[in-house]
Amino acid sequence: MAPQRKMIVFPTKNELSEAMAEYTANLSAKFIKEKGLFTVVLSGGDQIDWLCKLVQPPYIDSIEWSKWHVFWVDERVCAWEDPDSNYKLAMEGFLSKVPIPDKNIYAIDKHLAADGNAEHCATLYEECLKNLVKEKIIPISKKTGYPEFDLQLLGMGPDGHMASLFPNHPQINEKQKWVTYITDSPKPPPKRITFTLPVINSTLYNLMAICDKAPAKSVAEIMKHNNLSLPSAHLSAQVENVWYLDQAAASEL
Ligand SMILES: O=C1O[C@H](COP(=O)(O)O)[C@@H](O)[C@H](O)[C@H]1O
Repeated sequence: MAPQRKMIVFPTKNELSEAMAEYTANLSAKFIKEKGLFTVVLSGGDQIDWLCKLVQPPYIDSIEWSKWHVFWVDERVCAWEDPDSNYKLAMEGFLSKVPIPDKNIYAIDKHLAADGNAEHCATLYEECLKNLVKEKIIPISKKTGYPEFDLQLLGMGPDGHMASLFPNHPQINEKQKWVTYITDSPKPPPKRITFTLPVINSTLYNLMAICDKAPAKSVAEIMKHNNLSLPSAHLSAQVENVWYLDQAAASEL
């Protein structure tokens, strides 16, 4: 049985941000102690701003950054230098400020992304995950049969999308592939790659963080009516599925 969705509402974005850092740091310590490494999946969007507390004391000095392995749940198919790139966003706002070895940062293929070939980028990212399974960096979940990441940090758009799984798009039903692609995303840019739902839900700890008024209606649709036409309503996890909201995001509950 998947764990129940947990929800915590924070008075301010700053408090949410502090809690996100504490949650991440605690899991980092737990997994590094248990198995010597920590696999973390990032999103794009506003989330990187909320991770700012991790690059400040006490976390900047206490986290064993060299043991981190970093992935993206979705990525826009564009050059790394493009302002739309989730990699660029994370590099500038977070990853460049902490000593994670470059080899442990698993970005979309630079050249294929710049060429705009979404299908090929998705295939290559899935191959990268499969190689890391062989290298025993990522285990395959005994329960789900899909790769099992330790922590995934997710965000939700006002339309209820998570990763690059959008309402009324067939990608949400993909069960064979680990990574798929989209070329007509309703939110620009149109070409993206994304983990598929079974991979997202095979993660041990999923933390969905949502701030501001714009997504409040979708938050209410999910929390009050479990409206499954919204991709984020399908989020689950193997151990914990926790939703952090600020007051504005929770205002329609
Ligand atoms: O396009 C995207 O949007 C979602 C949500 O972003 P937000 O700024 O509304 O929080 C994000 O999680 C995803 O990674 C990104 O590619």
